[in-house]
Amino acid sequence: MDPITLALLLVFLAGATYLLSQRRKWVRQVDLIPGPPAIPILGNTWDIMWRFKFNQTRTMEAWTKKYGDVFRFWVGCSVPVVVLVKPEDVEIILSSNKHIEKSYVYRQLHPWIGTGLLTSSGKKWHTRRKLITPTFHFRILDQFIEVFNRHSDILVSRLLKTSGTINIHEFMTLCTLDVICETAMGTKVNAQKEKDSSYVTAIHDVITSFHARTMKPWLHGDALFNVSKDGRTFNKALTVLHKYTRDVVESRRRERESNRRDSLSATDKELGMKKRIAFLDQLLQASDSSGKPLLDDGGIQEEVDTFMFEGHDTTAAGISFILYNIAAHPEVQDKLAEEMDDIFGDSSRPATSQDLQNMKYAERVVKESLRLYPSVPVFGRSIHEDLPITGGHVIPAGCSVAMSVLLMGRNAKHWPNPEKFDPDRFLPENTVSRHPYAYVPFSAGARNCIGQKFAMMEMKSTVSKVIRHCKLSLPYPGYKPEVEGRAILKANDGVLLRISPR
Ligand code: HEM
Repeated sequence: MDPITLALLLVFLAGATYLLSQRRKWVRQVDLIPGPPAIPILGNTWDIMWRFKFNQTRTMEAWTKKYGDVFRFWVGCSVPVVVLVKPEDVEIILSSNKHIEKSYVYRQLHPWIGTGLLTSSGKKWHTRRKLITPTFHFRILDQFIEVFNRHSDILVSRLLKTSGTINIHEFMTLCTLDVICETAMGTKVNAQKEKDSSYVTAIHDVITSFHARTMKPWLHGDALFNVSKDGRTFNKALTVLHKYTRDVVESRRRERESNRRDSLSATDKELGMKKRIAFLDQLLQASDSSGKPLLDDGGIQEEVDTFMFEGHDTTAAGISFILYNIAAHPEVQDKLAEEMDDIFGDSSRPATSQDLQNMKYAERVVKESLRLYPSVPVFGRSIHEDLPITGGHVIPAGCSVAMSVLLMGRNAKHWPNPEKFDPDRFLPENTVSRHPYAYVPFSAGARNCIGQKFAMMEMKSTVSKVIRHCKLSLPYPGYKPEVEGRAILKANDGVLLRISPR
């Protein structure tokens, strides 16, 4: 071997040995955090797939019972995930402006929502957050109450036509889809009336195949996913969704430009019509001091797609579990009906913004349901520098962190008798001594849910409409849906209910 080749080989071997020893050191540091023993190559993916039959919630419950409020597991052999269930640790992450980058799993959303508000980081996220925050001003939200009312009227009439046991989640998905299309894009897809339209089918297919992917670790990489059945369904449906939002954004921009030219269109003037402003209109409206648009059509489309994902599957799950909890607790249902009587009497008038504010008990019911059934059961961050947390643990740089709102909400240390559904946990006097990060279904800090107020209004409005017209009961005594914590909380066999007129 000539001396140059030998020297190169020695440099290579020295480099490889150094990297290997660094990696070993890092793995040892990660493994100082308690957690299930990992096997070569598959890590703990094996446990999730075979022992727990892909049920993330059951897996996390079993591991937190065994290893405590901080534990780690390995996805394959290279991705360590540290799960945090202690409010004090969750506070360290959420209250910091440093740890705002989302973890690797959010990359699976990129083909759909790109790097919009939910998935972006750094300067892009800061700029977008500043730009989009005014979009959720309460005056803007108030104009959506009419939309909530109109679509929940359709929901109630569909519910009253049912007999026997129904899966309420299917009804709620269509209702919240109608709401988000109208509020985010200003379009009507009539999902509740035409559930087989190409757009509604595409939303269903994208969400179903996205959830299927999150549960199958071997599909996390793009190469295998794109050739799999789930991947092909996802990509085909995505083409329909992207074309729809692209067309809406373009046509809305053209409409605005032509309206600007004509100042106010004759028909609007004649009718004296006050048009409702969708989120999309506000994004189109956003411009700098010289009148230059702050977002191009691609940027606007990312944000509209983000609202479409984050703004309807979450509320559909939220309302479904709220209605289940009401059905399971007749005393709660009676109290809610009383509150509605106090507010509306015999009138069938639609709810106003003031009515929603007066629904104090309904608000507690919504909050308590989100404690036990948070729509977003877990959210994640990437950690880029060693991070000390409580109990003397250090999360090494390079780990992903998963904050489990679901496990925190069911932790007896913070919620005595945690299985009990008790809306009065949220009476002001009962919340004062609770750790502020023990209840964060909408996350907290810089990256909290921008749609929180919208979601609370929609959930209260829809639940109150259902309670004013329907009586809810369980399919059989003691029924409890088995939850599965995917990106959005689901029940394995749906959320089953029976409906009768009130
Ligand atoms: C029950 C309903 C909802 C729940 C429980 C919920 C929960 C959450 C949570 C936990 C996050 C943080 C996720 C993370 O850190 O990865 C989040 C972020 C977000 N949510 Fe919601 N959400 C709901 C409804 C909505 C609605 C209706 C919209 C829009 C209309 C919305 C828009 C967003 C956006 C854009 C973000 C990203 C914010 C950012 O990173 O700056 N959400 N949501």
